Amino acid sequence: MDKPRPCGCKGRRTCLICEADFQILQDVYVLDPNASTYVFCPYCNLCFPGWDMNLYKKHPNHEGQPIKCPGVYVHLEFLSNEEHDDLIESIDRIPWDLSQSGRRKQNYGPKCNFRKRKLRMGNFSGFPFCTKFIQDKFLSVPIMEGFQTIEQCSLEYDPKKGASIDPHVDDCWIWGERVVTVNLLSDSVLTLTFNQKPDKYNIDLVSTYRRILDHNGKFIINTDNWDSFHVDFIKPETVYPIIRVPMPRNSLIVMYGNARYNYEHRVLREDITERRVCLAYREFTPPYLEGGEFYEEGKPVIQKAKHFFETDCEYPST
Ligand SMILES: O=C(O)CCC(=O)C(=O)O
Ligand SMILES: [Fe+2]
Repeated sequence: MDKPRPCGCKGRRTCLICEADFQILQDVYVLDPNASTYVFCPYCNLCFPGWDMNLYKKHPNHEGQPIKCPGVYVHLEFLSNEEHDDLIESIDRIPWDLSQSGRRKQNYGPKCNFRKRKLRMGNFSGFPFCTKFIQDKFLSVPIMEGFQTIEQCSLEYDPKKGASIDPHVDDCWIWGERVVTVNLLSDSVLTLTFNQKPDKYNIDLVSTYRRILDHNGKFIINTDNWDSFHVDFIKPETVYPIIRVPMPRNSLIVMYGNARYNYEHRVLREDITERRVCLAYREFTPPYLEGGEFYEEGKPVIQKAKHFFETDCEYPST
């Protein structure tokens, strides 16, 4: 195993600190220069040609021919400014752990070995009470129906460290169809590029699951009408468009279906211009939920995940 550098980065992941201290270059995942780029508009759920996330603010006066990108949901102003400010203050009273690529994190969830597909409780004991109201607010968002948070992770992106996150698909063995973030402090962008590696991320398991949402984000967990939508429509000669998903402060983003499984997502260094914090939420895949093959393993985690604990750090950690 690679040893982390003092900044927290390991292997090919870097930040501005280790790039300067160890004279290494950022290993940039180059975006295909032949791919056209589109910006998702949360008002019309269509993507219009362009790069700048603020293009969505032109709504309804968009320019150019739009395309669809099923599987993206952006709920603007999910939090009020007051909720936002209280939340940030409480989160910053909890110590942050170093992470990679210039990020820091506060992680709450079971220990998962994605390679061995092994789940352990570890020291998971629920979530900080100051974040409970967010999970309560999920209940009023139709696309979040039945969502039981199993992992919650606060992520901090600091522009002084050149923070970013490399292209990836969130693991598909344990993390369910909806990948959710709540965005704080500053606007940013999620950049989606077509996933050319269908053998990674445990994506092979996806076609064995019941779908949770249909292509329009409608909750359908109680039927087993899974229509396969991935892998077989990857054509090597095709240049798939790059989709830029705006993540304004206070918004809730849900990725599912096509965007969740057919695309990798990343946050580019250039898209972090001010301190940004997001809260990432994950649910279990169907086999770990009630009625699933591994429910006996999932059940104690689901029970722990219903608990919220008081955090009593007196001093802000930043
Ligand atoms: O910062 C974000 O919005 C994305 C985070 C992410 O992709 C992840 O934690 O898996
Ligand atoms: Fe992710």
